[in-house]
Amino acid sequence: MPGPHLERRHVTVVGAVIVRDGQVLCAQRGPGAQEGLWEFPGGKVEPGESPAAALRREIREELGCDITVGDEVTTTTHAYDAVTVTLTTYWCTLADNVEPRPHEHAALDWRPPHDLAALIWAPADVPAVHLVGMAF
Ligand SMILES: Nc1nc2c([nH]c(=O)n2[C@H]2C[C@H](O)[C@@H](COP(=O)(O)OP(=O)(O)OP(=O)(O)O)O2)c(=O)[nH]1
Repeated sequence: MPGPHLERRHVTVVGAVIVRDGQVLCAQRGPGAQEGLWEFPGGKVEPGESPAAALRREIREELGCDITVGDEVTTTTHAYDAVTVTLTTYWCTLADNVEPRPHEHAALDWRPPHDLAALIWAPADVPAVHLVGMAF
C-alpha cells in the first residue's frame, strides 16, 4: 500500500463565470503555481461550506466585489503533478455596480465568449471554456 506521501492531494475548487454585457471575466494567475495561466476566479471550498458560499467568499477576497451565483456550467477533474483538482464552474453575475479589481491576480480581462479560447487556460478549465464559448 502506498504511503500517504504518495497519494495525490484532492481539492474541490469552484470557479465563477461572471457575465456582464455579453462578456466573460477572465483572470490571470499571479506568482506561484500555474503562474500566467488564465482561470475563472474562485478557489477551494472549505469544509462545511456550500459551493455558492465558497464562490462568493473567494470573489470578495480576490476581486473585492459581490456576485450572484446561478446554475452550474460543468464539473471537471484534472490530475496535475501534485494535486488532483475537481473544478465546478457556475454562471454568475455581479450583484451591484462595484467594479472587480485584481487583488490577487496578475490581470483581469473581459472577453466575448468566442474569444476565451485564445488565452492559455489552466488545464482543468478547458472543458468549461469550450462550453462557455458555445453558450451565447
Ligand atoms: N480558482 C481557480 N483555481 C483553479 C482553476 N483551475 C484550476 O486548475 N485551478 C487550480 C489551481 C489551484 O491548484 C487550485 C485552486 O487554488 P487557489 O489558490 O485558486 O484557491 P485558494 O485561494 O482557495 O487557495 P489557497 O490560497 O488556500 O492556496 O485549483 C480555476 O479556474 N479557478
